[in-house]
Amino acid sequence: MISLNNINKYYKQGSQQVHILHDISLDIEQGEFVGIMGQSGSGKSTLINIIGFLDREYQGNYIFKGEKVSNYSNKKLTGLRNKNVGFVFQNFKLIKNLTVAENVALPLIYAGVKKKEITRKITEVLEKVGLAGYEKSIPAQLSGGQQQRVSIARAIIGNPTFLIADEPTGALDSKTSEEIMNLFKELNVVNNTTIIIVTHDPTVGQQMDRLLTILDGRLTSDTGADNNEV
Ligand SMILES: Nc1ncnc2c1ncn2[C@@H]1O[C@H](COP(=O)(O)OP(=O)(O)OP(=O)(O)O)[C@@H](O)[C@H]1O
Repeated sequence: MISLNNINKYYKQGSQQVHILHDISLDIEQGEFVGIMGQSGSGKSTLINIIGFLDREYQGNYIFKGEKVSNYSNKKLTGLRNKNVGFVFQNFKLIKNLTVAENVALPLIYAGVKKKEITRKITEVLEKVGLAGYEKSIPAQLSGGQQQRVSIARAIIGNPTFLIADEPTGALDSKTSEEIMNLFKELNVVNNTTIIIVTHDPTVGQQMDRLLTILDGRLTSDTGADNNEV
């Protein structure tokens, strides 16, 4: 489904070009549960920005569902992202003065979905993340774990093809992290949602079916499902 072929990424720092990602090639299939680990500055965010159609300034080929997307315009890439990717962040990124229902509804409002359908979907996804009945709460009334559940509900409400979660347990205690990981596992197993999680936490990493390790912008190991070392 996701196929990266010899991806190289450079950033300009002053007058210098810095080589950040080196020849990254990898495939992720529908339904996979993949972790990405690596030290700070190794290139994880840079890589997921490319996978999640946020960045188009790179060299190499990105084939998504059989279509070459590496030469897409900004506009086409935005359309592709809105339709296919759900994002979950370490600090939840909820809008403080909106209710849970309003936060969760945002992607559908942007997509122009009808109000009745939005209300139905809100109930459905809040149930899925274990927050049925919390429609009218505001984020500040919720615990960190509950806020992360709201952000997961917002990420899945548009039925994305895959989820990208960047350090989703980074702001949570270990018990709450475990609960959030269980929710991701359930979404993966029950709904066959493809999930890509960036993490520093080995406890999270070891729960993934497949684990990619990045070191200095290079993919140094790819273990799990078929236990292939790169
Ligand atoms: N916009 C940018 N301009 C210039 N250099 C950048 C930019 N973004 C990231 N970098 C550099 O690219 C390298 C990789 O950064 P990246 O954020 O991808 O690492 P990371 O593995 O996600 O780190 P962390 O775990 O700390 O989030 C770093 O050396 C960083 O300084």
